[in-house]
Amino acid sequence: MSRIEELHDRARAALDPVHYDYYAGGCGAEAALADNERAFAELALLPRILRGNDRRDTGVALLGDRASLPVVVSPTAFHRLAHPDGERATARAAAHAGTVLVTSMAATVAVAEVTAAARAVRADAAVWFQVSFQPDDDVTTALVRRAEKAGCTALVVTVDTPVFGRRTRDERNGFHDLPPGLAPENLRDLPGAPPGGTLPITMSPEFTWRHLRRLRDLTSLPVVLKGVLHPLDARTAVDEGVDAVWVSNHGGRQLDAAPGAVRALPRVAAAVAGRVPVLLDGGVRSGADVAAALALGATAVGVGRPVLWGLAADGEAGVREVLDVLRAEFDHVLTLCGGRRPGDLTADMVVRREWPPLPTAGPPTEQGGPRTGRPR
Ligand SMILES: Cc1cc2nc3c(=O)[nH]c(=O)nc-3n(C[C@H](O)[C@H](O)[C@H](O)COP(=O)(O)O)c2cc1C
Ligand SMILES: CCCCC(=O)C(=O)O
Repeated sequence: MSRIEELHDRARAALDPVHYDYYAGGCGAEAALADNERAFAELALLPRILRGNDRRDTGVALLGDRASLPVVVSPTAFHRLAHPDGERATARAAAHAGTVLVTSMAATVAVAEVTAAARAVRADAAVWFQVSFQPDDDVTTALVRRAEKAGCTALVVTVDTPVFGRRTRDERNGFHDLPPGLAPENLRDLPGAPPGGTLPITMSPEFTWRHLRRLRDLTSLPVVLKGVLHPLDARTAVDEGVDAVWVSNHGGRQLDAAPGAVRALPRVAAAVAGRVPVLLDGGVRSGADVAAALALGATAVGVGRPVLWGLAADGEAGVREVLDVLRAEFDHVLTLCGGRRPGDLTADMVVRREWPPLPTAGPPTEQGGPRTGRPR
């Protein structure tokens, strides 16, 4: 059992089962959820040899920031369900690891407190803000201004939620509301919110590229579009001036018919053609998964649930452990693959586990199957 699986077990034991299900679950029959990990398990790496790669650097440039490893913390809601320190603990852990935390619009700690927690650890800690368009433009604008004021260095706009996916476990458990004392703190004091209360998060299918353009014009922060699977959307996004494209099926929580995210990566990477960085999340659980995604065209990957498991199991220390494990595993795989830096991992180094097809060209002969090239 990997260390991340151990933390998952400890988190399962520590969490209220309803909250565990909210974190762990997907939509529908959880086919997309399962396919995220399966798609990675189907990949294998062809290492390169004799490359003199004793000196390595796992760091990557991400928009204006630098991450010490090509793994960022994906935006996930409601960290205080996992640990009383909630997003503050996650922020400190990401800052210690020297990587980017994407804090959710649905965080249970306000973005200004999240950035303050991160910067108390490291002055240049990078925190990005995840936002979903809200029907009232003034609400979206207020959220963007809040993120700017808090010192976030990029906006991650999530676009795979025109409606919420049907979360089978949450429906069965009747999980609809945060327990008393917890609230989505970024949604306080917004236009239309009750005094002292929070605005509900609205998902709507009404949004178009026009809303993205409006957001682009509203801010000078880099804009990352999260939840892209179709290569034509990736190309449009780049044409519309986004600063990065984030391949994701939302951790298998939206469209159950969606493929495992890494299956969509090669075509998106081809459509983007290096014009902007590509990120990917969904099912990344090991350093080998990180390496495969990078080889297939991602600049960095995100992890969602593993961070929640670390947080629920052991607070800040648990999240640090998850990121440390991924760093160590990634560096180990990079070494074995002959790489010095993440960019040395290239698409020719990734094959399917069932590759190559067995040599069946031509009919069998009395000497056996087709020639293998083995000296006789
Ligand atoms: C409990 C939970 C909450 C999430 N909340 C958000 C969110 O608020 N905003 C968002 O863009 N994505 C959200 N996501 C999706 C994650 O950003 C990410 O795409 C996904 O978790 C990646 O898959 P992984 O969990 O297999 O790493 C959430 C995912 C989970 C599991
Ligand atoms: C209202 C919170 C949004 C969280 C989310 O995106 C998810 O649970 O997948």
